Amino acid sequence: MRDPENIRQVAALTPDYMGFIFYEGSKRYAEGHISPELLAELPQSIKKTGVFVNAPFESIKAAVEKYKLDAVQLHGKESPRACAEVKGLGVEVIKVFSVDDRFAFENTLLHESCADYFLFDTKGQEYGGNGIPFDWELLKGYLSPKPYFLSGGLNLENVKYLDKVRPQPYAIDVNSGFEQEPGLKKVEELKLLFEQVKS
Ligand SMILES: O=C(O)c1ccccc1N[C@@H]1O[C@H](COP(=O)(O)O)[C@@H](O)[C@H]1O
Repeated sequence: MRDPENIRQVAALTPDYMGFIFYEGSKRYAEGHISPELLAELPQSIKKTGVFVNAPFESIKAAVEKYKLDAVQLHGKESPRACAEVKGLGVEVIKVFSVDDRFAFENTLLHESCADYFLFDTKGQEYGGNGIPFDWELLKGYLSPKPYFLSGGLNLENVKYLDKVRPQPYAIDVNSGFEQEPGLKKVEELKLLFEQVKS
């Protein structure tokens, strides 16, 4: 997210997490649009999450300190060592894996100790925000007890089938499927989503 008024509207729905993209290659790049003051006025219960792609540790550290981020989503090919370094900042770490038919869930094993959560997104042309779901049947191959976030092209239509997913995700991460333009969420659709998920 990056539009101040849109951020306030979505924050009023009290999501558990809210994401801010710190990857310059993204259409949703938040730096220069958000401010520490804006994030500080949001409810404390919302975990402010910075999304990074293969970023140097120093720039992640600087963003965590500047914006008082609660969580960091590592959305690139970050090594277990880089992931552990970020964990040392005292934030929640969400390590992302891009899934396609050839993905081996054993690939997550080396990140077990540095990540609080894994996030499974669809492998696509871009690092993230591709707007395409992967075949959720593949998740049956995920055998770790570590809770995971499900992502990739989630929208009001396909979230109806989430209850069939095994193992069940700990959380879902919605992005382009609820946007009117990159970085601007459809608040009314998010309201419907929250009602659906809670029921
Ligand atoms: O959204 C982006 O532009 C982006 C860029 C680089 C890394 C991650 C990005 N977003 C993340 O992508 C997934 C899936 O998004 P979508 O639902 O398919 O649009 C999600 O985790 C976003 O946080």
